[in-house]
Amino acid sequence: MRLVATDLPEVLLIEPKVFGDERGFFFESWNRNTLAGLGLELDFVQDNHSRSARNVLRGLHYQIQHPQGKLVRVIQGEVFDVAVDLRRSSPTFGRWSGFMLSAENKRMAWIPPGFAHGFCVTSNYAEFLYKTTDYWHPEHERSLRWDDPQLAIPWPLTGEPVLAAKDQAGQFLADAEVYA
Ligand SMILES: Cc1cn([C@H]2C[C@H](O)[C@@H](COP(=O)(O)OP(=O)(O)O[C@H]3O[C@H](C)C(=O)[C@H](O)[C@H]3O)O2)c(=O)[nH]c1=O
Repeated sequence: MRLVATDLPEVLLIEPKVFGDERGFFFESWNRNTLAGLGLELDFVQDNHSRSARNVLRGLHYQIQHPQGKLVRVIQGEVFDVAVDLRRSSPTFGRWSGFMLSAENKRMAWIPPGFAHGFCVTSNYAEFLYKTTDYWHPEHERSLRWDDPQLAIPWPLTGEPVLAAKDQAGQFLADAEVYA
């Protein structure tokens, strides 16, 4: 596994070592010791799996209590994945980083607690897997507006985004509850 920096110091891309042969490929998508050896001591309590069609945009989500760290990857299709720093004390507060994750590039992203997370689908369909460091607490879930002009995220959509009601009613950063 190799770490790749993003525009936000704590948000990291992880490139697994892929073993290919005449049968196909194999790679370890998570190994606690390997990542700890790279400085990422991670323990997860939940595994999630979602499937979305093109232009579906899920996010930008975070839990104001029980913030979740997320190790995310795509096993079918492609997404533009985004993390937004919501830690008011951080020098990168309010900044975002975006990257393409796909079944083809096999890249994973580590998004620490303290960040909002979302993605839009840039293939016909995408299957999205992610591990979280804390449990889902719907009562603490918040949604940051995907189209907040203060963030100005250039989502690579080919049409209107397909959004859940909660994401149509997301909060602007200026009004959102954020972390200390
Ligand atoms: C997140 C979650 C949801 N659910 C149930 C609740 C709903 O009945 C259904 C769909 O949930 P939701 O619309 O919140 O799913 P997403 O919009 O994909 O939410 C996720 O989207 C972005 C990308 C994230 O990073 C978060 O992990 C998460 O908020 O699954 C559960 O049972 N457990 C869970 O952990």
